[in-house]
Amino acid sequence: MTSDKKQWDYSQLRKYDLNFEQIPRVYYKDSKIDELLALNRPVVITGSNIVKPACERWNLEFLEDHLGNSDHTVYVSRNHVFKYYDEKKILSKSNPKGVKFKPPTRIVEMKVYEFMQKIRDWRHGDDRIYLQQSLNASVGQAIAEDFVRFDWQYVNGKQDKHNWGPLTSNLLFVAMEGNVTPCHYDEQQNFFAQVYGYKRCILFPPNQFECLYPHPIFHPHDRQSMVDFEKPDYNKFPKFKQAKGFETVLGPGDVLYIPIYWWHHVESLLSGGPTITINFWFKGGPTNIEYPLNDHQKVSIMRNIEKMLVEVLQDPKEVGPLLRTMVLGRFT
Ligand SMILES: CC1(C)c2ccccc2-c2ccc(C[C@@H](CC(=O)O)C(=O)C(=O)O)cc21
Ligand SMILES: [Zn+2]
Repeated sequence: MTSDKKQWDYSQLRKYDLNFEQIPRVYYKDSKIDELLALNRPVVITGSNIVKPACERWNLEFLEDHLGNSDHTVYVSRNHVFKYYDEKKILSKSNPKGVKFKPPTRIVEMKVYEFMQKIRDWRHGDDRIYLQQSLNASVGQAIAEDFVRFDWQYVNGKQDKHNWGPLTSNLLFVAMEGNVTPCHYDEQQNFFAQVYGYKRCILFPPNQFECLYPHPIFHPHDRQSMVDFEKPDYNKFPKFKQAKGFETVLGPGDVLYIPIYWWHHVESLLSGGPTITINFWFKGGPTNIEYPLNDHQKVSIMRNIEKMLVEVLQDPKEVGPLLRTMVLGRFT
């Protein structure tokens, strides 16, 4: 029985100008889990064996010894924010002038011992790093053995019961304390399994789209919120004040279900040490259109309209004016 004494305190959470409801924590055998998964509602699944073999022995030293000797993708940032960007969109045809985009992070391929050394030697003001590695054939034997002993029966059971699509990847993430992955949504179902250290996750439902102001689709930061949570520009993003979110702090063994299209902001706790997470991304299931449309289907429809308009107008700067002409004063 793990001590229910909290292993962290509020001073380790970054402060934002928003209040959040708690995401429910439910024991993995409880049927409430399936009720929430069926509704595409987030839930923290507790007490499961989903990644238990990893929780029992993975830490930075173990990964250094067993992650294998291939190069690993490491993101480097001048600050604590790791904002994802799609480099294919930097100079894509739908962005002909290649509007000058300054990538906020850069990618460095490095060996695991280099990564670990940089974490050990890190001093305030140094660049921060974030390792992302697919759990595939390149990992060492010990990690492969642990991986096959994950509770796949439980995971596959949920995938089948809730008609999720195929598992597309299991990614391993090693972050430094204080690293932040800013608010974005993915187009996949996600079992976000915390293995080591503590991560705070803030989630918003897809219907908060107008409070979170996503970048235009052709922008490299497609699917990411334009709002800087630490310094929101309320003139540009007035509705951000009304955003209604949910939060939780995950510890080793906790698995957070992040429903497809749900916004999420993730931070490794301040002075909480490095964190290790494994995610399980599944394609969304068959979206049989049933009415009334659910919120993520509306996001998907808006994305398709935006893509079509960029395609047909060619110049992305034409999209805004055409949409304003079409709706302002007409659709009240
Ligand atoms: C920040 C980083 C390393 C990154 C840099 C550049 C391109 C992509 C990504 C990327 C994608 C996913 C994650 C894991 C997680 C967030 C978290 O745990 O920090 C998350 O969002 C999810 O599981 O959906 C983290 C990253
Ligand atoms: Zn994500």
